[in-house]
Amino acid sequence: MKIKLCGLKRIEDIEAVNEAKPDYIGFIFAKKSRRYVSPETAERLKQHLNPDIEAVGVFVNTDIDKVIEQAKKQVIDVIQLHGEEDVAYVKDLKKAVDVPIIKAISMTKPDARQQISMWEISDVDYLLLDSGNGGTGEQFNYKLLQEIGNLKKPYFLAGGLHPDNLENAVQQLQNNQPYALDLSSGIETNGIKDLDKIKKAVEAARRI
Ligand SMILES: O=C(O)c1ccccc1NCC(=O)[C@H](O)[C@H](O)COP(=O)(O)O
Repeated sequence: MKIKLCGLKRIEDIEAVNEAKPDYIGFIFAKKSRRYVSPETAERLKQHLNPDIEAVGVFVNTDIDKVIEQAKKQVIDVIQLHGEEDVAYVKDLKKAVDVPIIKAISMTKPDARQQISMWEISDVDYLLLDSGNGGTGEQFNYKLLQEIGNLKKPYFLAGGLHPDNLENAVQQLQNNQPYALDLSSGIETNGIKDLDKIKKAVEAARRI
């Protein structure tokens, strides 16, 4: 199974993923996050990233021109929208840049089912189903996802995943398999990305 490792900040994090070889890594461009990286830092980190690994830029209600700029400069290969961006915003992004777009949906909100139905028929390429605010290490209840069954778009499963619970998480979703697994807190120790956990996570995903 494919895997995305999110919230990389340091050159050591890039060296770790170059060794472990996940499919995607994520740069957080949300200033309120403790994992925030400036566009300049992201550009520098991207230069050291193995080109086989795709860099995802994570944005929360960001001015669309700033998102477009990062994509055009090829600092990022994929856009992840993690705020209250609407369908019109995505349409405008699609017109401006030819990169895949992931839309995050909070599965703990009362309108999660409606959000999935809405984004399933939108211009986004992937959904990312997460527990809440992003990067909090909390897993959500998979009951709704099991009830919905097959989604019309491939999705990233996120929220509270770590190397030792990936297999169990995917087993619970046999009627609706994720396209990729997304981890952040679960590959950290004391808030810093941890090479051993990164390697274990990639190995665990590859066994699924
Ligand atoms: O990671 C953050 O700090 C973050 C902040 C604001 C918006 C999104 C954020 N993360 C997005 C991700 O894709 C995380 O990997 C995902 O939420 C899973 O996080 P975790 O539960 O810690 O594994």
